[in-house]
Amino acid sequence: MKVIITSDKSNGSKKGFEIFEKSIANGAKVIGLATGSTPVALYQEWVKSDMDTSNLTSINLDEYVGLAPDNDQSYHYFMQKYLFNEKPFKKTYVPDGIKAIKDPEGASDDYNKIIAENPIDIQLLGIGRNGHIAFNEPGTSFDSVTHEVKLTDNTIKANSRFFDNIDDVPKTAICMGIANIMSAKEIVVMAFGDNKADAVAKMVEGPVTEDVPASVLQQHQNVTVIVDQAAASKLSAKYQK
Ligand SMILES: O=P(O)(O)OC[C@H]1O[C@](O)(CO)[C@@H](O)[C@@H]1O
Repeated sequence: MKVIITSDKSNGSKKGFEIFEKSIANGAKVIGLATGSTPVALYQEWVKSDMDTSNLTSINLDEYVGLAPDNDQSYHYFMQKYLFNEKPFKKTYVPDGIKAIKDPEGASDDYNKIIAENPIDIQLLGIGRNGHIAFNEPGTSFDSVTHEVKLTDNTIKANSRFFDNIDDVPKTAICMGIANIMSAKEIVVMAFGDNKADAVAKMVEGPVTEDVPASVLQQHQNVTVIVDQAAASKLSAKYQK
């Protein structure tokens, strides 16, 4: 794992975007994208850039079950708002949260097929405070592919900041599995702030265990971790400047 420590989130997001720019200049065509608060500044860099996205395909990590694309809390809507409205891609994929109400297995199978047909060249990730990646919570099998997940109380609580009321947060989501994420040729993980410091240390230096989903990334050949000083604060001395 390559670890880049930046002074703050803004510089980290610029660095993250540079990696995407380089990878796309080198031929990456299928881009794995993430939601949450972490990638927003990177998407702002992307929107400011003059990059032509019209020949790119995107594949997002997850979607809440029950939220339609025009629901402003859905991840479809998030992606439109922060990136796709300004930078239209050739094709964009986000799991189908409406089909998943009645047929979560069908919605998951559809998505696995999409990923198989469009192998991901470079994947963007955030990390949860408990080491989750996408909605893959501790205990998720490293062999998992796209599946329905029951959100933990902690994740519902953490994500309730985006909703008017905690009761509005969906209880389940359709989420790419760990094996899908690991199939990407290149992975960029970003984490900012001291509330991510424990998870970052476990991801980078802890044992590889399903109890910390992000620790699996130690087994990937091409991962760059971008953190600010606060998120890097629990890494050992060899990572500190
Ligand atoms: O970027 P945030 O908002 O800190 O969220 C961290 C992680 O939690 C999730 O939003 C899921 O709860 C992930 O998609 C994200 O990577």
